[in-house]
Amino acid sequence: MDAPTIQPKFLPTQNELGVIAVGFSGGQCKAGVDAAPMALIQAGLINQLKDELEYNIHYDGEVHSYSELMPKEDPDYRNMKNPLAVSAVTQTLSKQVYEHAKEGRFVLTLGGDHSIAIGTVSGTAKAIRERLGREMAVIWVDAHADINTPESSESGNIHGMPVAFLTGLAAEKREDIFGWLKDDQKISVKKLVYIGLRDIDRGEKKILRDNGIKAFSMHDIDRHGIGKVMDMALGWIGSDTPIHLSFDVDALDPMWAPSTGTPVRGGLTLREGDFIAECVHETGSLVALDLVEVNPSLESEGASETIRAGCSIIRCALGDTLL
Ligand SMILES: NC(=[NH2+])NCCC[C@H](N)C(=O)O
Ligand SMILES: [Mn+2]
Ligand SMILES: [Mn+2]
Repeated sequence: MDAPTIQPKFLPTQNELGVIAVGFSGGQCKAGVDAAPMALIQAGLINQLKDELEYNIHYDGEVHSYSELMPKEDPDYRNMKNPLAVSAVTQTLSKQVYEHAKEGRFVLTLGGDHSIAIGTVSGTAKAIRERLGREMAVIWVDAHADINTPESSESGNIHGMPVAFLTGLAAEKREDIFGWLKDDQKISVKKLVYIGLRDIDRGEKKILRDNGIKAFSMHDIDRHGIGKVMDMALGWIGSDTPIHLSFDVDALDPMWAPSTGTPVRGGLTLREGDFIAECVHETGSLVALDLVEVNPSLESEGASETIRAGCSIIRCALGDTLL
């Protein structure tokens, strides 16, 4: 296989890749999502990226569980569950991502539940601002919008809230509960695009509408086809903007990715998921990728399929091609 042929627009080199494995599940209530990074790595992911896609990998060889950061007690706060733990983990992760991104590396983060995006997106956003003086865009591929505020959330699970904190729609003064998130780590609602939505809470619908947030639901994909939807999504972002892709595996239909905490029927096919990743790669604007919410302990028969689907999406986003 040849090395990737797309020239990255916003990275100084073509193939330097920082990898961070985040074994964290505190943004939701089901155990097991913390085992995903190891499962993805054991499926051969890192070797594929190194040998087949010829990336120069910067990986500390660890699955971070951040046990040293876990508070003794972590009572609910403003309806959020595990607020201190999620805040501390994402603050540390934000620095880890920033350290890679400021060197001009592409950053791949293996989750973990989707609350970790508070760390990944904030880390890239800050590094891109400093390095390029630009605001970056986020493409959020998910069955869910994850844009609840603590008050609008019905579950209190922070994995349903990361986008609200990252855009400043939710904020908290307490430094130990996301108060550490500063403006240079946030993104604009104008630079956010969703793909694959199909299970949005009532409060979230209002937030999306009131803020004019660009979203392509499964309905839009049915109507226009995934090709046209990708043209529209990337057209909205424009060709001169660095992109962070945050991919929740539950965007895929449970037929392809059953082992996830909040599966929703009527989702993307495996090929549609890969196609999204391929199209984002082709822009040359991708600077970071998260792959989250694989939970190998749910649906034991479906675990290996879900892991394979996750690996496939990552390879496609990093330049694997069919021919
Ligand atoms: N990252 C996810 N899988 N999020 C699911 C969120 C579900 C629901 N909207 C909530 O707020 O709890
Ligand atoms: Mn989801
Ligand atoms: Mn999500």
